[in-house]
Amino acid sequence: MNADSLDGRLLFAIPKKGRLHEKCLSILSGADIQFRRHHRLDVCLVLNHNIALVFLPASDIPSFVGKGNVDLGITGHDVILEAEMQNHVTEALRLGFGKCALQVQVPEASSIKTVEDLAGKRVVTSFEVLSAEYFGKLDEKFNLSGDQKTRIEYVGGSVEAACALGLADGIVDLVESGDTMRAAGLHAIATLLESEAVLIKSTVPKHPELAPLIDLVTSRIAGVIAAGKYVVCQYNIPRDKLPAATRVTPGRRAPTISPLEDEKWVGVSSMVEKNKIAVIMDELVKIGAEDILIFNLDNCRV
Ligand SMILES: Nc1ncnc2c1ncn2[C@@H]1O[C@H](COP(=O)(O)OP(=O)(O)OP(=O)(O)O)[C@@H](O)[C@H]1O
Ligand SMILES: O=P(O)(O)OC[C@H]1O[C@H](OP(=O)(O)OP(=O)(O)O)[C@H](O)[C@@H]1O
Repeated sequence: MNADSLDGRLLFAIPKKGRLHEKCLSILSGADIQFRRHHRLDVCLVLNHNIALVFLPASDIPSFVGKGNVDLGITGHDVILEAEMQNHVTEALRLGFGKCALQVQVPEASSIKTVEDLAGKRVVTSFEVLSAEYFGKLDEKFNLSGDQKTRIEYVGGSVEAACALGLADGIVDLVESGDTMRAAGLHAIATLLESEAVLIKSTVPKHPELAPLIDLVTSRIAGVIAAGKYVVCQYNIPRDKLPAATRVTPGRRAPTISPLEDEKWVGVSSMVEKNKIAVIMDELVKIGAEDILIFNLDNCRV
């Protein structure tokens, strides 16, 4: 592929590895963005749209998009802030995966119990900008200057090993399940921010003519995300119980109510959030619903 073949194409950055990679591939597939990636090639043309995919480290995507080198990207909210690109990119969609928190952690056995105790000591992290900002404020609060200031040191990975190796008194790292933190004998004493994967576009687009294609991709991805978040709940309910039941399943706009041959009963169909479905079914049964069916969505536009 030469540079000419990218001319006029919307460039869409996708994390090339790590925690967000697989999910991004399933989103592309759900949005019918078709491509064949050749082994080890980080740029590939989309077969059915005027798009080229660029596979990049998640942490590089905010500045590529922010500077307008690529038009669209998926990355973590955390790395946008770390790259100081929040004023250069627009977070078009929250994607609901890659959820984690950036936390200050210290060894369980340490005498350091609060971030105030940690101020002025050694902190190791891959998030040196956010950590410097956070501890900078604490240093100021305690009037720590010169050598007394908290020392922030960057490492590219395996941050959780830093305390055991004697490199740090505390770390700032991402936590999801907490397994890594606990396995390293650490516990969290403060949260800097919560993060999830987001779809971003540049606030200074180099190709304004591609705006309609950006909107199309955004709307397709929104459909894929919504389809993963909702299920359709269908049930039969005696007419006199309908108001109570539809309070439980109000739907996004309103539930669909259909008459049944037995006119004392109606059928109800409604979108509900997947993670609430067990409780909703319990409540519907209590109210008197029968024949409750739950359908997964392959895709949707809502
Ligand atoms: N444990 C986790 N759970 C959920 N999301 C995470 C987790 N760790 C990281 N993320 C999200 O994924 C993004 C990329 O992190 P990841 O550690 O996969 O990056 P990477 O450095 O590109 O990959 P690798 O760690 O394989 O080198 C983070 O910026 C964050 O938004
Ligand atoms: O709370 P948990 O569910 O255990 O997840 C947290 C871990 O996930 C991330 O690292 P990752 O496994 O992506 O590898 P890395 O250390 O190479 O970045 C993060 O840096 C933590 O180490």
